[in-house]
Amino acid sequence: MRPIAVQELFRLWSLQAGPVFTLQLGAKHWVILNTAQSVKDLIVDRSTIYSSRDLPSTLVDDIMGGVSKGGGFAFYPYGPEWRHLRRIAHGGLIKKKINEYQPIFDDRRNTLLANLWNEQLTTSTSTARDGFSLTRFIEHYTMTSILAIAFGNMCNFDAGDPRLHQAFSLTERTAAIFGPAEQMAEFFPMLKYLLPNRKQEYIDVRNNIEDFYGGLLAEFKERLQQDGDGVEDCFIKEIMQNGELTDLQMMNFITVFVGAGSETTASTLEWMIALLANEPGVQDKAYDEIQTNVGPFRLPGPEDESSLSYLQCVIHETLRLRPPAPLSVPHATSEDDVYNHWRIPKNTTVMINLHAIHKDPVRYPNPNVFDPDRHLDYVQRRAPQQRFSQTIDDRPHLAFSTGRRVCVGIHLAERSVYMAASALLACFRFERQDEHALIDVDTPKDLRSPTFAPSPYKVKLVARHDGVKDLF
Ligand code: HEM
Repeated sequence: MRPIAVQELFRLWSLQAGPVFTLQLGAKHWVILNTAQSVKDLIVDRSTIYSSRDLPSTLVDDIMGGVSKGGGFAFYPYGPEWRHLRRIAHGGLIKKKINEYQPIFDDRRNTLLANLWNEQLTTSTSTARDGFSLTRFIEHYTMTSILAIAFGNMCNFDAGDPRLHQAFSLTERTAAIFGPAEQMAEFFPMLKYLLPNRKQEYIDVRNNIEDFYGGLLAEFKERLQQDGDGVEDCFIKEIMQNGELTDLQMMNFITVFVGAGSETTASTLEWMIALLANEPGVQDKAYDEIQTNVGPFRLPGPEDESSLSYLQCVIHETLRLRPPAPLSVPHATSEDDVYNHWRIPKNTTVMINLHAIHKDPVRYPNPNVFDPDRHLDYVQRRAPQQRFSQTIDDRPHLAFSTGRRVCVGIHLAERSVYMAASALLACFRFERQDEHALIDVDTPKDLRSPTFAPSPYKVKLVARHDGVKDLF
């Protein structure tokens, strides 16, 4: 039997047990929400009760410094510490700020294109013939964009720099802690004594966070002390000048900020290219739209987004079909509650099965088909009026979740994905290694991981026209 991801298992169970079901896992009580209606009823309409977290203490205390002293707010329960840190994150991620960051996206996007150009079109014939993996180039784009927003222009990493890859894998290793293996020990506390002791792995993650993010912060602080006015404006400068966070808080905060933003955005782009390489017709339609509305002599910018409806649909459809966090981040109840006659006690873990919601055939007919056109009505008619709405029926998908814990980086993520996607499609056609074999878009890189990235794949890049190299 083929192993399946836990979100798909939950979806299949929901078809038998009903849209909301509970799991009693040893000492832990889980409720799984598999429909948009139940998410609206609980996560949105009863958000004061359903917006907490109850995650393993390894993550909250050992790695993220503890609720009262640390800064890893994504994993903290609902309360004043979370609210304080979330407010600071929100301040750096509101729409107005994203426009201020635009020069960073322009620069990072050009570097991404130049790196791909060099890899495919000016290196060995075998690269041109066999194609190559985009992973390290896309990771470089997402990670260095966010690092530049946080630290200004001091973080100069080449694509493939092992330190960048290490920082990327830190996010995966941190996320794995709320994946199945660690949670089992939480379900059955006895197992903590019986299972192999993973303490060394956590100490290692903690040390790596201190080396990478702690090192960047120390370097930044030194620059600020030496020449405060000479250091360009950036998010960390603002936080330091406001003096609201301790060094420990800042280190955890930036780990969460960069980690949450880089891996999710990178896997969205990787899924998108894989899906488009499998659907050349969709890819050509997106390219034609760019040619018609932007032309061949410049790259699309944010001002073109509203005229690139089909591209917006491609991005929405990628996030619907392959949400990077298919079970969101587990919520928890902060009080006892009753829903449809069921008692849901305080400290129940509440899983939002975004994957199941995105596969609902009533909301999305033929849900397994990659069909960007299904979002056209939203993009052309509804979105302009509902730009800032986060409610469920106003959004084409729930990949960013909803309610009080909705992804705080949503505007940054949307801009980052749009900038890369529009540029990549304006410059290149992405072709499969073997035109007779589809890229595997069904098997994720790691079935056990709470994040959802594609298995490694290679594609060939073909320049769309002779003037491509002059665009970046
Ligand atoms: C395509 C890209 C992204 C996707 C799909 C995504 C998705 C999500 C999801 C599903 C959650 C959990 C929400 C919940 O608990 O219900 C979340 C939380 C979060 N995201 Fe994102 N995210 C993305 C990009 C970003 C970016 C760019 C940043 C910031 C730079 C970011 C920062 C965060 C933070 C800090 C949280 C925790 C919020 C909290 O607990 O209050 N994310 N995101």
